[in-house]
Amino acid sequence: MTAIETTGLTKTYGELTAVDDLDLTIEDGEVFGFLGPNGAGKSTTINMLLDFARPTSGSATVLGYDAQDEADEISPRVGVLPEGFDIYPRLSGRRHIEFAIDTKDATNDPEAILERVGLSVEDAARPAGDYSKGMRQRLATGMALVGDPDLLIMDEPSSGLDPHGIREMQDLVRAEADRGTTVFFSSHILEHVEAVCDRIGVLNEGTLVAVDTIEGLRESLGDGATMELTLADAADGHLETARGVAGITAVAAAGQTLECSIADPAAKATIVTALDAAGATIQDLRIDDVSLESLFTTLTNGEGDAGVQATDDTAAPEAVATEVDQ
Ligand SMILES: Nc1ncnc2c1ncn2[C@@H]1O[C@H](COP(=O)(O)OP(=O)(O)OP(=O)(O)O)[C@@H](O)[C@H]1O
Repeated sequence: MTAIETTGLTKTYGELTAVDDLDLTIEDGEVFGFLGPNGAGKSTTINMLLDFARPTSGSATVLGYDAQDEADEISPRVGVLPEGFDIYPRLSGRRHIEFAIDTKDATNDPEAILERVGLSVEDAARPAGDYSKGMRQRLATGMALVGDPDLLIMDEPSSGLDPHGIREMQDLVRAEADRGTTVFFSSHILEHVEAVCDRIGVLNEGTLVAVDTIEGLRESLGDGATMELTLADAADGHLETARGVAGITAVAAAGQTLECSIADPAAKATIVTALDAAGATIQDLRIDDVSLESLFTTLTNGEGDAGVQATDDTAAPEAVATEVDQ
């Protein structure tokens, strides 16, 4: 079964096309990264999947149910971590989890959920209004996990988390995936997507510009890693050997240096073995992988720059779950 399938999904706001003719298929059990710069249409897409916003045209199914006509079947099976989640300041963290358990008619143990998201018993007893941004994010994640959803939709899940919290979040996503949960992970922070996702889709100005694995994207852009090998003797004597290695697309020799463009990651080891067998002595080697940032910038015509961040931003909350536009 496909976890999410959209067909020609489109949403316009007046003159603006927020999501344009989106065809996307996400298989059961995948961790799918939905990547795009600010304003690309990620939240709008999520809102349509959850029936918080109605498409202008096109359709979507979630867990096999029509996102508009069968939304009541979808909501108990989906856990949502909205961007800019609103807490109830006077309620304790634990009460939030209990509230989610009651609302979903679930049977989870609140302690177990709190432990999974790294909130201690003491913290869980405090009013959530006193929580740091990262703690609120953990709490929101805990609420999303209530009911052991088949699909977890996370909108900018690492927002507000410190590097340690981000690693924990990534571990949590992997643990959910190991349980068989499909994870739809929306982010404009590239490193976070790369670290956990099986495949990514890149959205730019409402249009899906690429869907692939990160490796696949690197290859399809024809711009894989480069490898620079420093040899003990003149490099041009080893040009032919290097050119004969499968997965190497171009080789240049300058002095003692061979510079190879690598399309297949396996070629990195093969060329070392091949040169060694041909009698070359390798003194040094350097590999430069194409950064995901440069891929993202290529795919989004440079607009990715605004969203390329090594750290989280503090964009104004958009309260996906509370936005109603039908
Ligand atoms: N309710 C609305 N009314 C009018 N325009 C909207 C509405 N919701 C979203 N938009 C516009 O649609 C476009 C896509 O917005 P969306 O929030 O889906 O982007 P996003 O990719 O989630 O961005 P971010 O990473 O900043 O959260 C933006 O230009 C936004 O201003």
